[in-house]
Amino acid sequence: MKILNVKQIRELDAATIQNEPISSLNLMERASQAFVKWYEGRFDTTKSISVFCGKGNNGGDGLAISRILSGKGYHVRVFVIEYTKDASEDFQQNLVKIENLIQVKSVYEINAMPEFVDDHVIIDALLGSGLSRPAEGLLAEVIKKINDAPGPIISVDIASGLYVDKSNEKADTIIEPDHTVTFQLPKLAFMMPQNAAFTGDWHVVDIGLNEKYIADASTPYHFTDQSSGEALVKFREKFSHKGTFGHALIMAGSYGKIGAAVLSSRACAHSGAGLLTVHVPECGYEILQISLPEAMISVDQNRNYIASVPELDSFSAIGIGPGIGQEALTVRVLDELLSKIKVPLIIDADALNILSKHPDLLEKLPAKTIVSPHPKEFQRLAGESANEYDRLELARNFAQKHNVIICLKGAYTAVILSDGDVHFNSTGNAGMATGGSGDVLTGILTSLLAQKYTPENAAIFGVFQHGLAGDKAAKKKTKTAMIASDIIDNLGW
Ligand SMILES: NC(=O)C1=CN([C@@H]2O[C@H](COP(=O)(O)OP(=O)(O)OC[C@H]3O[C@@H](n4cnc5c(N)ncnc54)[C@H](O)[C@@H]3O)[C@@H](O)[C@H]2O)[C@@H](O)CC1
Ligand SMILES: Nc1ncnc2c1ncn2[C@@H]1O[C@H](COP(=O)(O)OP(=O)(O)O)[C@@H](O)[C@H]1O
Ligand SMILES: [K+]
Repeated sequence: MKILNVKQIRELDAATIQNEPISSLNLMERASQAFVKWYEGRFDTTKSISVFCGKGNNGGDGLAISRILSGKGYHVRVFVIEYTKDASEDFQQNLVKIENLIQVKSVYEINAMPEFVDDHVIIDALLGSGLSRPAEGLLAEVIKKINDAPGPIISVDIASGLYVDKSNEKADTIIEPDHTVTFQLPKLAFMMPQNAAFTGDWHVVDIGLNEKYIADASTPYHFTDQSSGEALVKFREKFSHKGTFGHALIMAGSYGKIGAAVLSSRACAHSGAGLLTVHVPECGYEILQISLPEAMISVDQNRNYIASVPELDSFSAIGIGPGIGQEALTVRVLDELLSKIKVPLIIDADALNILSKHPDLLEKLPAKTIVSPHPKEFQRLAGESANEYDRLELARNFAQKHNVIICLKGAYTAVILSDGDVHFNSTGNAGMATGGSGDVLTGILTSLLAQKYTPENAAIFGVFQHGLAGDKAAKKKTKTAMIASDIIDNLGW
C-alpha cells in the first residue's frame, strides 16, 4: 500500500473526479458514507453525537456525516466553528442540504461551545489534509475544549491540526482522538511515534479513489499491510530438501548473554533455514547444544566472548551481533568478517554499537547488508535528529550512502531500502517491547537470507512475520505476559 503526500492526495481526488467521472460533492458524499459505515459498526444509536465542523472540505464531510447519521436515527448536534468567512463550495452545498433537517449552531467565540456533561461521541471535522498552518485563535481554543471532553473523539480523515506529511511543532494545538477514520490510504503522520497522541487507533476506509493514479504515483513511502506482507512468502516446493533452504550462520553471545544466541538461533531454526550453525564462545557450547539440538555449534577458542571468525565457505547467509559485547578481539572479528564475507549479512545489536565506535568499518559493509538498529542504536550510528521526520530522512540518506538496508525498529518498524524507499510495517505490538525481541528478529532475517530471499524482501517480510508472531503471542498470553520466546513459538507461515 502506498503512502502519498498532501499534493498527491489532492491530485488523487482531482483524478477521481475527472476520470470516474464524479462530482466533488458526490465524492464527499461517498467519503461520508464510508465514514458512517465504519461508525455504525462501533457505536449504536444510544450514544449522542456532537459534530464539530470547520469550513473547508473536512467540515463539508462533517456536515454530510451529520446528515447521514441523523437519517439513521442517531441523535446528532452540529456546530460550525466560524473562524473565517470563507467556506469551500462543497461545504456550502452540504450546509444547504442539512439546514431543514438539523439545527446547525454557529460558534463565533469559545463561550458558545457546548458544555460536555456526558460522554457522548465527538466527531472532529474541523481541519483535514488542507492544514496549511498551525491552528490558532478560536480554532485552537475549540480544539483544547474538545480534548478536555470526557467522551471518545473520532477524527475525520486526520486529527485537526496535524500535518499529513511533515512535522508539527511541539507547541501546536492538535486534536487528540481515540480513533482516526482516514480516507483511502494511511498517512505518513500516522507512522511517527511523536504523533501517537494525535492519531489514536487509525482505520483506513475505501472511498474508491482513482486506482490508476495510485498505481502510477511515485512515492518513497509504503505500508506493508496484510496482503503486501503475505505476497512475499516463498512456498516450499514438494521436492525441496534441506540444501534448498540454505545454511545459516549466527555469531552471537558472550558470557552472561548466551540467551541472546539461543533466542536468535531458535528464531532462525523456526523460520525455515535448511541448516543452522551457531558460532559462540566456549561458555555457550553446552547451553546451545541443549537448548537447540537442531543447530550445529562452532565453538570459539575463547571462553567468554567471540574472538575468531570460523571457516565461512559452507554458509549461505550470516547474522552477527546479539549479545556479542564489544571486546577488542570481537571488534577484530567483525572487521575480519567484513573483509572475508561473500554471502548476505545481517548486523544487529552489539555489532552495530561496534560500527558506531569504528565508523571506518562502515566503509567495509558489503552492498545490501541489513542493519537492524532500534532508535538508540541508530542515533549512535548516524547521529541525532530534531524530530522523527528528520530521523527518517537521515536514515534514508544513510541507507543510500552506505548501500545498506535499515530496519529502524519500533512500532511501525521502517524498513529503509538502499534506494531510499521506506516500507512501514503494519504488524507488531507493545508487548514486543521486551528483552530479546530484537534477537528474535535477527534470527528470522538470517534465516530468510539463507533461503535466498533478496535482502529487500528478507527485511520487509522478516519484519512483517516477526510482528505477526508477536501479535499471535499477545493474543494468547497478553502484551504484559508475553516474552521474546513466545514470539518464536508463534512463528510460521
Ligand atoms: N474531493 C475531495 O477533495 C475530497 C476531500 N475530502 C475531505 O477534504 C479534506 C481536505 O479539504 P480542504 O482541502 O478543503 O482542507 P481542510 O478542510 O483541511 O481545510 C480547510 C481550509 O482551511 C484553511 N486552513 C488551513 N489551515 C488552517 C488553519 N490552521 N487555520 C485556519 N484555516 C486553515 C485552508 O486554506 C483550507 O482551504 C480532507 O481531509 C477530507 O476530509 C473528502 O471529502 C474526500 C473527497
Ligand atoms: N510498541 C511496539 N510496537 C511494535 N513493535 C515493537 C514495539 N516495541 C518494540 N517492538 C519490536 O520489538 C523488537 C525490539 O527490538 P530491540 O529493541 O532490539 O530489543 P532487544 O534488544 O531487547 O532484543 C523490534 O523488532 C521492535 O520493532
Ligand atoms: K479532522
